[in-house]
Amino acid sequence: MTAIVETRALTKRYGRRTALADCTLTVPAGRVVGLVGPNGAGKSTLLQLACGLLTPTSGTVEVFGRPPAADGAQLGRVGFVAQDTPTYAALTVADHLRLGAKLNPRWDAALAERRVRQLGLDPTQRSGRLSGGQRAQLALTLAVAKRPELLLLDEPVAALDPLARRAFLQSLMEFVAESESQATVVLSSHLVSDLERVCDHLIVLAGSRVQADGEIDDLLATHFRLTTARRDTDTLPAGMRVVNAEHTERQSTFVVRAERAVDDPSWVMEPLGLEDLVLAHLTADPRPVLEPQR
Ligand SMILES: Nc1ncnc2c1ncn2[C@@H]1O[C@H](COP(=O)(O)OP(=O)(O)OP(=O)(O)O)[C@@H](O)[C@H]1O
Repeated sequence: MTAIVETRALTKRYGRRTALADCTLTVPAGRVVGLVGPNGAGKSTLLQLACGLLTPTSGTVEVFGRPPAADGAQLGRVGFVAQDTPTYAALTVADHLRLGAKLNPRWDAALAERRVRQLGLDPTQRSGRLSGGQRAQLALTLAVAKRPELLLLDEPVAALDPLARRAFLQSLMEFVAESESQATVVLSSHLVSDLERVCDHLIVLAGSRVQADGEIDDLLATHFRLTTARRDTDTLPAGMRVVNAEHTERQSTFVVRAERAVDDPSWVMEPLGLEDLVLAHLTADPRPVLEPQR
């Protein structure tokens, strides 16, 4: 497995506030990776460290085996769309494409123009006059026309209505499908449903820490909801790692990580959907429940 982004014990602090703590993970080549977590979890911090806009307080981050933004060539391989999908309000759509062509050696003018046509954007319109959804699409167009091998998108669909959201994610998938050597995408969102539609790998961040990290199919195959007569967490069989536990007077419900389901007539063990899996990790003990997969 080729690692496109690799972090080791990556930590970022602002004064006494920890934005990201002890983050060790790998983004494999050619995957669409969802980065999910609540407000303040550290998603933007991780993405900005990966594109070199922030420097770590401690630990390391490498992109294509080198420090991020090491030089112009390295920068050219990475596309980044920040959370507020920044564009230049006074410049027109066409101006943005001209600027993109001037600044990026691998600029794909045909792709940029085709996308603008398909999206129905008026090339003469100033970006300050575009709707939020159109601006997000313009920012994505600029990022993909760079022909990046790694595309980092910070909550790109946060401000979009459901239709614009779907259109945006659709164009993202088209970019991935069209890229010559399959591009790697990391995309953050609060919404698991969006991520489930397009991602094959997931990173769950909460409280500045990685709570879960892996291929979505593997995560789904190894997480279960276990319902039994009330029992203590430490009486569960070895090999089951409890992510989250809830108890009523008579019943206990656990979300566990285990290699396989266990057939025991005294309990019910069922697979989890992705949304429930993520929620279980978000409401878990603040210490990391799972070691990141290496
Ligand atoms: N420039 C900064 N100065 C001080 N604290 C910061 C700064 N940037 C981020 N933080 C803090 O770091 C933590 C992580 O912030 P970050 O923006 O990475 O989270 P996030 O998961 O992207 O959140 P959101 O979903 O709300 O965008 C938060 O507690 C935030 O207040």
